[in-house]
Amino acid sequence: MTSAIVATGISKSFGDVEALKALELDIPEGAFFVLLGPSGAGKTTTLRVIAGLETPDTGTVHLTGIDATKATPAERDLAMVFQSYALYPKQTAAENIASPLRARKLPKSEIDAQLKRVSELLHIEELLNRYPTQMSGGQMQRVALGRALVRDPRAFLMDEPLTNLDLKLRVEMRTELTRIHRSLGRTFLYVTNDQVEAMSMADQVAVLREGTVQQVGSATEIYDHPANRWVATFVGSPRMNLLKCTANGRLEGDGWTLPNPGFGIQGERPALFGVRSEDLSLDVREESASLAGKVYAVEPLGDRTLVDVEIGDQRVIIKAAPTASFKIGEEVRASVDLDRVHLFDADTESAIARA
Ligand SMILES: Nc1ncnc2c1ncn2[C@@H]1O[C@H](COP(=O)(O)OP(=O)(O)OP(=O)(O)O)[C@@H](O)[C@H]1O
Repeated sequence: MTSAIVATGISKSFGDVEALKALELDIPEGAFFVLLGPSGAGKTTTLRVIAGLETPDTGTVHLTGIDATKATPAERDLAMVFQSYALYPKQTAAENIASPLRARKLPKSEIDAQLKRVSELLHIEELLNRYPTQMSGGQMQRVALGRALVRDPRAFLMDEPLTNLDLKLRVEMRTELTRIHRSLGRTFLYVTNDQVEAMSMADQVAVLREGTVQQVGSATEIYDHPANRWVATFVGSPRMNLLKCTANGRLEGDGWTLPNPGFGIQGERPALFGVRSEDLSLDVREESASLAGKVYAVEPLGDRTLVDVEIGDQRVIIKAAPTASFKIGEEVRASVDLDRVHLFDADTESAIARA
């Protein structure tokens, strides 16, 4: 498959701050590719380097196979959408959207045709004559997107474009964006620190931490097979449970023992046992592998109840049915779905593969 964007060995420092450290990215043509990471991970810097707004200290950027490291932003032919809408206040939605086309001095018929295409795509036909002050945040956001979409660039770079919206609009816009991506067939590089947003829209996610890529994969791959402890606990809510253990033929922790479900261990080594709260169950069937503990806290959340259970000197969170009723201090057993558990090396924190 052709790559739309390849970043190789990108480093970038601002004074003492190393924002990017030998960053590597390979974004396939036509992908909805999400850069996910916490605040300060280097997401915006990565976009700016790719867009040509920032010069990397080392490394190269290739766009559809061509070295663009020294190209100007205009030569790169990428459209950027920012978190702030940055609409011209004295222009209507239609004028805002058409501004890149007017700048290129396209004939009016062409501008009208583009405007029609984009406003249909974004469902904003009825907003075209309104000024920014007459629109909601979500409407302005769509107009700002429209202004990027009329350009038909090589790829779209989007930096947290939904951050200012309320939850309902965000959810709506996620659906819209995936629909638009599909209908345009263009490469989207999308930055967010919101894992739900990343998971719901991306074909591929790159998880970024302190200027380096930790893992690249589909949302499911990253959720089900996190490459290391950091990714495992960054992705997923509640966080993945981690219990210290000694691993060999069995996994032994403080007050618990489970069979080793096939992790490749030579000899005996300290490790971290990881299990997501939905892969533990308080409906224990007799023969299943289980952990014994004591209820520490119960948090009913409407659609589910989170039960916090003390196991030895550590705690785990277990997802239970909304109707579940447990008393604090109650002795419980949690069965473990051994097909879905994880093991991380205690020193390197990398995931240990199954043999
Ligand atoms: N122009 C700059 N001058 C100095 N430091 C900067 C500059 N731009 C970014 N940084 C620093 O580089 C690091 C990465 O910043 P960046 O904005 O890329 O992170 P981010 O992942 O986009 O974060 P956020 O989600 O908060 O926007 C941060 O420590 C930031 O403070």
